[in-house]
Amino acid sequence: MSTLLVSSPTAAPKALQQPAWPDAAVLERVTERLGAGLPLVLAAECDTLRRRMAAVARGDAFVLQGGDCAETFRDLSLDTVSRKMDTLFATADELSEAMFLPVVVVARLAGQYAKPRSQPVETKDGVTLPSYRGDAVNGLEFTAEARTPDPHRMLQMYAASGATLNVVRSLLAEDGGQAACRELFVSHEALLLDYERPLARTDARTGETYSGSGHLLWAGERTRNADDAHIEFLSRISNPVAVKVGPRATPQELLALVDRLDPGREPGRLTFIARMGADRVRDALPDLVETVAAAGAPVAWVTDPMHGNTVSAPSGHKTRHFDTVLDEVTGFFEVHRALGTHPGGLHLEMTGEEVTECVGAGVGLGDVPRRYESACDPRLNRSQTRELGRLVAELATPVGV
Ligand SMILES: O=C[C@H](O)[C@H](O)COP(=O)(O)O
Ligand SMILES: C=C(OP(=O)(O)O)C(=O)O
Ligand SMILES: [Mn+2]
Repeated sequence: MSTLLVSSPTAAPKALQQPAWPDAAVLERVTERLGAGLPLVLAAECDTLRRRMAAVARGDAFVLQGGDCAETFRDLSLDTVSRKMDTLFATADELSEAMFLPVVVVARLAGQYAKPRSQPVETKDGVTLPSYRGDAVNGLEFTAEARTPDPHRMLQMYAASGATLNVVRSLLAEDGGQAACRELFVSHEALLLDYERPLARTDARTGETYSGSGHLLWAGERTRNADDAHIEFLSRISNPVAVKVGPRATPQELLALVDRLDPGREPGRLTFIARMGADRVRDALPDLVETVAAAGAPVAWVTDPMHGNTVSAPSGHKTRHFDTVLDEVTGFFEVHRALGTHPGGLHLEMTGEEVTECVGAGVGLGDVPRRYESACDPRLNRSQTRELGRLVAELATPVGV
């Protein structure tokens, strides 16, 4: 008889950042319905993205990944989706022209409805309630009713994601009728395991398991432990996957992730999204990139210059400064240039709307409360995204051109 239950190979791995659903029977009915639903994306599309990401990993392409921090049911409309797509495509075109490389466009869209939080509860005027964890879990409004996790919201997320993809596919087909055929893939953080697990399906062509919830899924900085449930879930699907990497990550942790997620060392399977902070990227990133390269792991490296650079505005809103965001991207390019590795992409929290959530490039600190619509982190608006695209294009233009 073993008393070492903690290290038992059958023990369920730890799942961090999961909601405390109040009713197990309701949860079960919802997950059954999700399991019986159609997949939102096809395995063959995920394979196509894996090939595109393989080109990124080899240095033959660049990826632009972007969208809301948290999609919301309230803000979902034909206009918001189409303006987000327009902004991403216009930015991608500019980057592509400057870099002489194809740019793969991967939106944070059609599934970005669950959020990890620093604190499990929020207190206002002496009242403490569960933190908002994304529209897939609870409501943003600060009332006990809204903040109580409700599994039915996962069905709403599934419906909203399916409807979003329907519009995306129609817009692409319409655009393709007049211009060059566009490709757009969708991605989100695979955080909410009660949503992700039922939507993972066996592909009849290959017998492999794929997530049917999005083309590319990533594990966040808070849930990336190689032995925990989120990485275990990603290890079981054949989609291209990514992991966010913050400044406290160690080379050993990244090697463990490579072993777990890309044991076959296949370019296109695994992407690391570095979100170091502008003040850390130049000292924290080189060791990680070098160690991974020395181990022969063909990962793609992408910069997320948003999540390490969040500060408080005088109004109390979370904000980010455009110049700091640009500084982190610049540092990311410097590090890769010095090591002779490929700066493979840019991951942004952005929107096609002219919100005033991030400061700089036309938005003053005092403007922040004027049009702050994000349910979680501050996004670059359309103009700021285009401006950043122009500046990164300059930065990325090959020397001598
Ligand atoms: O992307 C989201 C945020 O960075 C994450 O949810 C943490 O935010 P918080 O510190 O406000 O909880
Ligand atoms: C929570 C997020 O990022 P990270 O895991 O890098 O903090 C996010 O991308 O919204
Ligand atoms: Mn965010």
